[in-house]
Amino acid sequence: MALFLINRYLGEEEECRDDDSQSRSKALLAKLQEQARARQQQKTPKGKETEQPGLPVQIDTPRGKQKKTGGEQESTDVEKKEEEKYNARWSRKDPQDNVSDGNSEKPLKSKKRKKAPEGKGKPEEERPAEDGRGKDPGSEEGRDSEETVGEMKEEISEQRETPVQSKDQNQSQSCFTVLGGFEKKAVQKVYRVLPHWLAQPNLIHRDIKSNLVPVVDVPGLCPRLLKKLESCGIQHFFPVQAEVIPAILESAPHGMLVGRGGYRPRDICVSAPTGSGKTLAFVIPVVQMLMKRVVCEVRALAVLPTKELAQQVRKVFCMYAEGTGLRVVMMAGQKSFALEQASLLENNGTGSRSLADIVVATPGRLVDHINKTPGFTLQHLRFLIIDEADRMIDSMHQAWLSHVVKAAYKGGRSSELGSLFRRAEPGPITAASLLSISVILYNLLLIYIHKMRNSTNLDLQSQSLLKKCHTTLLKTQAAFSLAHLLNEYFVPCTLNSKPLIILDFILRLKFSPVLCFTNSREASHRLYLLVRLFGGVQVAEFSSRLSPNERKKTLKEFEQEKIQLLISTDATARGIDVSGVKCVINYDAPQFIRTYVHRVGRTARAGKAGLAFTFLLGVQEKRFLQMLKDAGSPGIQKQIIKPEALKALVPRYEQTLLELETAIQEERATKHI
Ligand SMILES: Nc1ncnc2c1ncn2[C@@H]1O[C@H](COP(=O)(O)OP(=O)(O)OP(=O)(O)O)[C@@H](O)[C@H]1O
Repeated sequence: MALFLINRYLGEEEECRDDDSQSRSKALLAKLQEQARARQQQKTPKGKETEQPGLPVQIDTPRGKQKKTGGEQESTDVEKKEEEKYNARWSRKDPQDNVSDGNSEKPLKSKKRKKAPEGKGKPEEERPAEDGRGKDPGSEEGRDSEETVGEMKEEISEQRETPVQSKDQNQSQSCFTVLGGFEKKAVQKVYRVLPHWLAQPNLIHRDIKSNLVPVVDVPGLCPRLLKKLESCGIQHFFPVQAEVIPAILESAPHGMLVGRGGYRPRDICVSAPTGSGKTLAFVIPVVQMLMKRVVCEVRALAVLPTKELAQQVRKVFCMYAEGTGLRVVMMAGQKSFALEQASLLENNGTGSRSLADIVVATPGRLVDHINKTPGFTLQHLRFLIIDEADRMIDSMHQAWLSHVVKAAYKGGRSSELGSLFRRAEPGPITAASLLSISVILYNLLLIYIHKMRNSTNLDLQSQSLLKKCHTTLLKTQAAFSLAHLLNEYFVPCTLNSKPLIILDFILRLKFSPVLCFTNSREASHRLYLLVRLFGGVQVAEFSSRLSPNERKKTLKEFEQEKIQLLISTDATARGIDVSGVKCVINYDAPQFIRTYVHRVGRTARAGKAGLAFTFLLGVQEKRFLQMLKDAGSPGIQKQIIKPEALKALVPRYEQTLLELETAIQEERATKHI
């Protein structure tokens, strides 16, 4: 029978006295043997007895099914003898054992295991009762010992329940694997390492005016577009355009498939201040690279968060695509779904034909067309432009992106590309990947403001979209990407003085046109009614209360400076390009820095100067200023409006408040009719 050894921790004393360890082991073993024997004795009367008259009693013990002949008295005598022999053999007994006798399992469980080197164990001659060696195997004593050891093994393996030990139970002592040697180590700190393109972005200047680049100095532009730019009055490119346009055109001579050095062309991620000319930065190269296409297919897709923004971008695409044969189609829900479908595809009997080269879309409508317009495919897509990317990817609409990526990489008409050209998701260059020409999908991400001021803030979604090693990040060196010529002020005020201050700005200080932001459409409407009732100011509101057509008309009038004060919700804050906004007023303080940056970004655009005022109640001041400070704002100044300056407006204002209540009640009444 194979031997095994269980080394266990026997208390603190054991640790100190190494030479005592073996005797303790013996003592423990003896104790276990004794307990096993006692248990066996207890079990005996409960065993199944088959008593036949005239024959000796046969007792079936539950475990060992050990047969005993003779009466019970005989059996007790034999056991007594055994006990005497046993006591003689194990004369040294640990005093602790006497204590633990009554409850044999407790000490075992509470004792820790002792580490022992592999193969180390007691010499064989020191373990007389462990394996029953040296005894007659047929004798009662030998069998008893064997059984006792067997029981002990069972008991110990039950208590330990370690798979390694139960597996090794039958292995010889030399093969026994001693567990342990695991030292407690302090967990090492994990440092985040940014990919190179994120850690070392290409910096672009924030100051537009002093960093203009003559259009003719930008390499790679075709004469047709140079002419077009001239006719649109653009002689210089803004810094972001001077960087992005050549970066995209880089692969133009190689037909969009190969970038610099034979690598796949790089994705581009741009983080630049509001009004720095990002739209033109992608419109010009996309138009130039697609203008020589032969077959009309959807090759560029620009996705924007709102209809207004989509409309704005479509306008710029149309302007520069004019005369090239490229078709620009908008899918933003401004027309009915069927009309949009008709502008996207034409049925020519044998199948459908694309009518769009460049699609400008909002996410919701785009997904609808991917799923519900038969024949609409993004399989030929070369440019995916995500404007306002931080908002688009963060937003709840983010599922749209997976639809687009799926449609681009697994287009419905996949066979049409043929075996030579295929689209494979970017990955490592392998022999297999070089077998066919991969149709590249360029990702252009336009991300703004503070989100990128610390590159680590670029969210993972954006990072995974931009195929990390093939990306160029262009960002301004400024910590906080606000327009260079923007002057920021905060105005301490009370709830009552807020409308008076606005009226003062327009009527006395002659600020116009002014874009004023509130935090809700109800607040916008109330302020609009108040200013209208006060009189003397050309005022309009801009919120989801208006229909898309009304909003379009309002923006146009504002742009034409027919409106002095436009009161808006955050609907206009993002991306809307209204040239000539001199002043932005945050009537309600913005909750988030991102909102603030986009609101104030409606002024000081395209290298012009602008003013931004934020009205702050006493309780808001600390938090707001801290928010700007945390975001690394270059500095906001305090502008105090003296009560005397507002005094002249007060009587009319009080009268207006009364009129306002009546107007609101009338409005409510007409709503209910
Ligand atoms: N090279 C240029 N020369 C003169 N004006 C330009 C030039 N490029 C862009 N503009 C004008 O600058 C304004 C702002 O441009 P654009 O809307 O593209 O900025 P943006 O960076 O996209 O702003 P936002 O971040 O707010 O969306 C537009 O009115 C545009 O016509």
